[in-house]
Amino acid sequence: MAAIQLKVSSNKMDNLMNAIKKIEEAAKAGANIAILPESWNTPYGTEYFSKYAEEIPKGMCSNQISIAAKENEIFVVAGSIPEKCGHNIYNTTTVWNQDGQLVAKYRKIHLFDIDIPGGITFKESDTLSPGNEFVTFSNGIAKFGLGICYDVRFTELANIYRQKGCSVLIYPGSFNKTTGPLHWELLHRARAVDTQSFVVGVAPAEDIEASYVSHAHSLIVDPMGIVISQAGKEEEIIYAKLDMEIVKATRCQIPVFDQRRTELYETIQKPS
Ligand SMILES: O=C(O)CCC(=O)C(=O)O
Repeated sequence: MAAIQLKVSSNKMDNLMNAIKKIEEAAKAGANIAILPESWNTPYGTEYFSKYAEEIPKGMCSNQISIAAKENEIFVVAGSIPEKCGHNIYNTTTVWNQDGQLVAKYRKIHLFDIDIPGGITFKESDTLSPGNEFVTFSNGIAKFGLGICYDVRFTELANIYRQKGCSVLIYPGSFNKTTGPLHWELLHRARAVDTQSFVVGVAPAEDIEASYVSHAHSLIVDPMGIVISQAGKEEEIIYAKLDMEIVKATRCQIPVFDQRRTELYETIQKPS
């Protein structure tokens, strides 16, 4: 697996060409699946989303990524781009198989609306609409669950994917300089330990000139919570071989999923 920490500029065509070049590089290095970051065709920011939005799969980015997947015979999880659909814009991930077919489309469920005075204020819901569906896909080796960035904070979503039989959770994301240093690695490791799955976070490279500066540090975490591969701040591809036996062994050795006392949780949650 290759996680592509892409350098994102304000030029959509440059971003697309760069993504295609990196997908080719990942395939040549032997990866069977390549993952792009959140917001890879546009700088991240509510002021950009509508300008860079495209219909899926009609738009140029979908078209070109589909060709890249097919030509390089590689699964591509195409990070996220703003998706235009009627009057709405979504933050959307697409997944393309080795034949260039669209096999999954996930719209970010939990929009990034936070306000940390002196830190960061962001309101995706000013311009984006939330998705309402959990989305999984399989590549013949494992089942994958999809989320985007802020979604990684919600343990419910990750647990639902575990329940659905996923062994790998993928979160294209772009944390910032306030929450990134504190929470980026912690949250991905937490979801890995919660669900006993591989967890992958893929971010744009740091660009200190951008209006929103990505924390970067894309990472791949194993089901025990060990960070098995991590990028720095620059553009970089990180690789890891995901051994599904580790998922099996972790779930067998620490069988928390079977030990849940759901009858108690349900009783406690019920209003009296
Ligand atoms: O949760 C965070 O701190 C950052 C989330 C974010 O940047 C996003 O959802 O795009």
